[in-house]
Amino acid sequence: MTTGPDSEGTTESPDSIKDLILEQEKSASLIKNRRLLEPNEIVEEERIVGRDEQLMNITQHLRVAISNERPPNLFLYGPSGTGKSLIINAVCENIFQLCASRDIRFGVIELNCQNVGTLGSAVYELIRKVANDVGTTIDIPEHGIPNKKKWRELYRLINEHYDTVVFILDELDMLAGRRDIDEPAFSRLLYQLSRASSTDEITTAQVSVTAITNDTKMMERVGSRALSSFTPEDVHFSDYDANQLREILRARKDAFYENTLTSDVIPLAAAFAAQTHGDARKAIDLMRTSGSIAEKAQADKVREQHIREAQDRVQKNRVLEVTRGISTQKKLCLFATAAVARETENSTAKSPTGYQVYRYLTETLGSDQYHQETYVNKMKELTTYSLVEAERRSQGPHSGSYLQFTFGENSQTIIETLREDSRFNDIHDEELRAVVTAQLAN
Ligand SMILES: Nc1ncnc2c1ncn2[C@@H]1O[C@H](COP(=O)(O)OP(=O)(O)OP(=O)(O)O)[C@@H](O)[C@H]1O
Repeated sequence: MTTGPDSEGTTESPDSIKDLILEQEKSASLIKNRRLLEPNEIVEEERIVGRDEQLMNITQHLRVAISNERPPNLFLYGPSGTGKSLIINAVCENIFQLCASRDIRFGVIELNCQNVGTLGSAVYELIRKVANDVGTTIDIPEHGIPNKKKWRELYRLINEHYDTVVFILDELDMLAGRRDIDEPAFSRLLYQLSRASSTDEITTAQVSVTAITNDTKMMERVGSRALSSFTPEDVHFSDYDANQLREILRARKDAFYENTLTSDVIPLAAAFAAQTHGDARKAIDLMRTSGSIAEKAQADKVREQHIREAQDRVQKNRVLEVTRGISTQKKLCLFATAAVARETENSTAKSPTGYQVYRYLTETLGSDQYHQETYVNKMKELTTYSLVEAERRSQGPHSGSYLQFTFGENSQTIIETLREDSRFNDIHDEELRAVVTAQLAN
């Protein structure tokens, strides 16, 4: 950037970075309260919509803490962005305030297990969070000591500082731990914590554990001893429909200045988000992105076109995030399957057709070519990113079965994103479409 006026003395382009910042501030006239559009914001009660049943259920279970009794363990499950963290945190915050008014020392310790590698690290993280919450120091080192000592330190801290403590273990299924140990680390963590909760020989403080996951089958992988001490109350969070998402967005309308949203903006964002998994985070994300797009374009209002642009950008980002880290073979499988889904009415692809297109791609690009079974396995692995879902279908009594892949994101967007990898340059779209159409006609 050049500083100082240009030779003509015009003021068209900003003279300095400071000017640029001030100019941008002036054009940022649409979003008033960015906090309300943050993806993980714990919003005020009045803005929580459509989760009455879960709210009622969780309060019912946890409220005994205000009478200084131990609350039961909870298991909250359901897809991403359906309010699990929001609701448990909102309830705990209120219980915390009521306990404080009754001189009950109530603690809430939340751990997201996504980036925690082993059981030892998870326990140490919990110690760190407790120490931070109560404002004390930790007496043991992080590394080079057995887990037993870490547990002892955790129990010491909670016994000293709490009457009741709720451990919220978010994305618990992600804590897999070391591969050479049969029982997954999350199961061992659950065992230890819930054992502490069920016997006062270990802890004098009352311990309650809330496990949160998107994986409905997580409990099947919990070992038998953990299962018998954890015994949680289940609370299910289902997808939001477009109406609920609309209400959630309306309750945050004041994130924008008055009269800066055209009437079609919220319904469209809600409809887009409902199309995939009914994810409130996604709906909110769309509002924030469209607001930024409109501000950048110096528009006086956020309009339908901005939401559409935001949807495109959000989708691309999400696909990019997933596809950036996957192997070339997986990219080929995904590309082939998306190319089939793009040509079908319901955006689905059958595994035998996908495999034929995969063969065409590998032949054209001179890449290694695997058997259909490997193609199917790679596609199944891709379902964990929730870009695509797989369902086994039967072709009739004598013809065996196949997998049907359904895309959560637009298949054209997936292809465009994969094409950013220059290895796909030799695939010509017209020829690809012709190959797919021929396969579909078979
Ligand atoms: N019922 C609701 N009312 C208002 N806002 C909501 C509601 N449900 C979710 N949100 C908002 O959506 C975002 C995601 O919610 P939350 O983090 O609770 O989802 P989650 O189910 O825990 O998702 P994940 O499994 O991905 O962690 C947050 O910004 C939250 O404020």
